[in-house]
Amino acid sequence: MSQSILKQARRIVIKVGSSLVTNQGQGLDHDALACWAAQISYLKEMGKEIILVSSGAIAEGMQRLGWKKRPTALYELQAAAAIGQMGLAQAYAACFDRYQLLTAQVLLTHDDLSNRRRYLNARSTLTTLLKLNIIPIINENDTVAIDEIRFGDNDTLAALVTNLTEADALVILTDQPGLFTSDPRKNSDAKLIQKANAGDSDIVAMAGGAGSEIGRGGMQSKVLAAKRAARSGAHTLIASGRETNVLVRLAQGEAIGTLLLATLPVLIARKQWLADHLQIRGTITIDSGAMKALATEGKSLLPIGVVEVRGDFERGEAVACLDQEGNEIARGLINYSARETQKIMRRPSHEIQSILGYVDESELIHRNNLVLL
Ligand SMILES: Nc1ncnc2c1ncn2[C@@H]1O[C@H](COP(=O)(O)OP(=O)(O)O)[C@@H](O)[C@H]1O
Ligand SMILES: N[C@@H](CCC(=O)OP(=O)(O)O)C(=O)O
Repeated sequence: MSQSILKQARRIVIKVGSSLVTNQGQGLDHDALACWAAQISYLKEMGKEIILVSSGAIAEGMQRLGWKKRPTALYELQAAAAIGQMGLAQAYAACFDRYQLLTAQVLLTHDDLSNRRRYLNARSTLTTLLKLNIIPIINENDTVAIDEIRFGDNDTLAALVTNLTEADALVILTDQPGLFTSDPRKNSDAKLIQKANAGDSDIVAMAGGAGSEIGRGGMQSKVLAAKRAARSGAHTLIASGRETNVLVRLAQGEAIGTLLLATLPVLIARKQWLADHLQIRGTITIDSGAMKALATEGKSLLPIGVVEVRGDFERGEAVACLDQEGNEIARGLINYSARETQKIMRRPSHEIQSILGYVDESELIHRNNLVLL
């Protein structure tokens, strides 16, 4: 079963770390980028949806500026990232163009994923890109990120994107063959862990910080990323990005690197994770048809089934869904504000455009964003 995880996964987040992308800190390793693009195009042909999280902006910026040493001042790192991100995006666009694949640049901060409204916006942008067969290439938005809103390492960012897009698997490519019993740079007896549960406390203890000047989080942030990814049901694979054809071989079912398994069943994990995030901002009362659609048919909530709206919520906030006797039957993240919901309730979704002048989503609450009580 464990070998087939990537084979079965439909939506995969792939993270390539600084130490790989940047050729020992000497600007971008264009050959490596070309190799991953070739492998990803193969995965796309297998019918998989791929989101790439790539580091490398700061190293490429330093190369363009002729800086030999990584600066320590945040504003200099930010300037280098702004310069380097241009090169990173261009390099990927050129590599994927060989396979007639379009790429999109998505830069995110912590704030974007902790704010409900922006969270939903990021989610719908990414899912739309995937529907359009585009490869989103994500990095931290270093230009605006200050200490409190930085991810700091892209492993954390990749895990949050895995949660956000409800991906089936997270693949972290790095400069080591996987997670070892201790840092192999410091201990030649260290052994590769082939499989563990993502939540195991033992593996956190084995993982150390970055062993090089270039990487940020080290194995510690990768193991924590696996734990985070598991919260929405995704398994994590940590492997070497230098291993020949690593992504293709993994997708064909070969066991390479370290597999960190999510132990809860996907649906339960996703709903629990969603429930953790909910802080109720209002209520909506739904009719018996909508009740049936939600409770017995597993469908999304449409505006036509809503009979009353209370509270002052914004798009992306959590609301409670009540039956007509006032019993709470579900909670979910709503796609329209209270004011908008007042206007579109009891109306079919195809009328949303003419009522509001725009359509964010045809569902009021998507079933993936809904927890039945
Ligand atoms: N238990 C461990 N197993 C493997 N690598 C480890 C371990 N503990 C620390 N490391 C270090 O983590 C490094 C990878 O992390 P990092 O440099 O941040 O890579 P990336 O840039 O790919 O995110 C390795 O080069 C290694 O020195
Ligand atoms: N956003 C930064 C990368 C952050 C970082 O170093 O992450 P990591 O690859 O996890 O060590 C950049 O593009 O340079």
